Amino acid sequence: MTDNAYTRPRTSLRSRPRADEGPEVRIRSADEWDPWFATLLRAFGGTEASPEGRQLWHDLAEPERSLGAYDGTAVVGTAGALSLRVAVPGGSVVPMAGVAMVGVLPTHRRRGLLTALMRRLLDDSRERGEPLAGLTASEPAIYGRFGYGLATQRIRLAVPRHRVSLTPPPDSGRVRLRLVDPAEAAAACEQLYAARVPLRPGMLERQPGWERLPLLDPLADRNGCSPLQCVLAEDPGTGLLLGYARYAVRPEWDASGPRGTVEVRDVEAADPAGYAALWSYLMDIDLTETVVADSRPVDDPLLHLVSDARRCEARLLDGLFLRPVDVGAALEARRYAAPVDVVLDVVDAFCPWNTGRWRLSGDAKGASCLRTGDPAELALTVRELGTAYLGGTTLAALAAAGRVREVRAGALAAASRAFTGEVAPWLPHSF
Ligand SMILES: CC(=O)SCCNC(=O)CCNC(=O)[C@H](O)C(C)(C)COP(=O)(O)OP(=O)(O)OC[C@H]1O[C@@H](n2cnc3c(N)ncnc32)[C@H](O)[C@@H]1OP(=O)(O)O
Repeated sequence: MTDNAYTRPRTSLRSRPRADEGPEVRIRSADEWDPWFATLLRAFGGTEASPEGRQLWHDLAEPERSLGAYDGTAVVGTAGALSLRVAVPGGSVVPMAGVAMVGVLPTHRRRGLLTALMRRLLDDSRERGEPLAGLTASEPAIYGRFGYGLATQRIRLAVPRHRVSLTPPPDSGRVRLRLVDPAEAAAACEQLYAARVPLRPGMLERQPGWERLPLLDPLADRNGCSPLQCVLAEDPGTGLLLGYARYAVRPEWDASGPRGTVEVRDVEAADPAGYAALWSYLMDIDLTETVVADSRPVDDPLLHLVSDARRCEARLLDGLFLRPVDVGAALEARRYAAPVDVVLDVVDAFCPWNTGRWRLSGDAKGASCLRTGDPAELALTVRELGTAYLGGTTLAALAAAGRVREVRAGALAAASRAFTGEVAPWLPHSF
């Protein structure tokens, strides 16, 4: 990447990329939402957002973290950061700049505007003391250059329910299922979700207002589906909530009969019985043929409940792209599956304050990561650190691809073991 006024670390609060020409990148004012959002929609092809979706993103976008690239008075580029908190290995929940709403008008592409917006967002994130920045990508090829590595993956499932059976644990038969209004059950579902977050790296602690996201169900976006439905799994004795599933049904008929689809939005459960009971329910809805779930963890227990995982058409997709904004703080924020003591030689071309040697010492109880003059033991870029950070991809796998270099024999296996986790990291939804 070439070093120019767009990419150089920012020194003042306002940044005009070039004195002679080029749009100015600045924080949008609260009353500039309409043209700002219109530019974002246009960058994505120009289709309208539903009024409900528009209102939700208006409310979630943080004006002081929303940037515009202005050509005169016209907004030609957009990007925003959301103040999120992400679960990391060990169960802590760590501040993360959630980079979102990125778009540059077709008239202004490939002139470095995205680069200028990224520069500004990461400088700002550093000033705020956030250890991490993360995003979900329209196209994965865009963000590696800015130091983001693929930290979580998800699978999309399309289960032909008549050809796949479930073998639930015996106690799931006694779970009580109850259809409820999704809005009325939302508070109880959110409570269960909150308890799940620290258990799986990559999940986001719901910030105020974000509880509206899983309920968003505009008529304009239903595309032939029913309104969102919610089923609760409860303990029949105590009434305790064991889990919930939210889904919609898309009815379809042809000459041979009903061929509907169950479109699953989310399924969360506190125990295996509740989880199996919910999936048994979803796979037993009359007049449907297929159960589709767009985002499940790669180690979803469902894969071990079904009679034939091959028929579930699991497709591996990308989830959260992550980059340490501050390598030391990020590596200290998580815990390690095995004791580790390693000197990492890190290159970070976009955020050069991270470049250099770091000694990481840690275990399941805590970690320190400090600058050192000691000789390097593993060499990698910040992108590989982002990829391995949540434990979804091993350092050994990255080394096999030539992306991590072992400088001291033995360092790779030990560090790789320490970085892995018991559960696959997963980001349930994009943002
Ligand atoms: C987190 C999110 O919100 S994801 C959503 C991203 N937005 C979209 O996909 C909407 C449609 N696309 C766009 O608006 C624009 O094309 C953007 C935002 C992707 C890129 O904006 P630009 O201002 O053209 O990017 P910029 O000129 O800074 O390019 C920086 C580098 O990224 C590369 N790049 C830009 N877009 C892409 C792409 N889609 N795929 C691969 N590389 C890309 C450029 O070639 C350039 O490479 P270089 O540094 O080697 O020269």
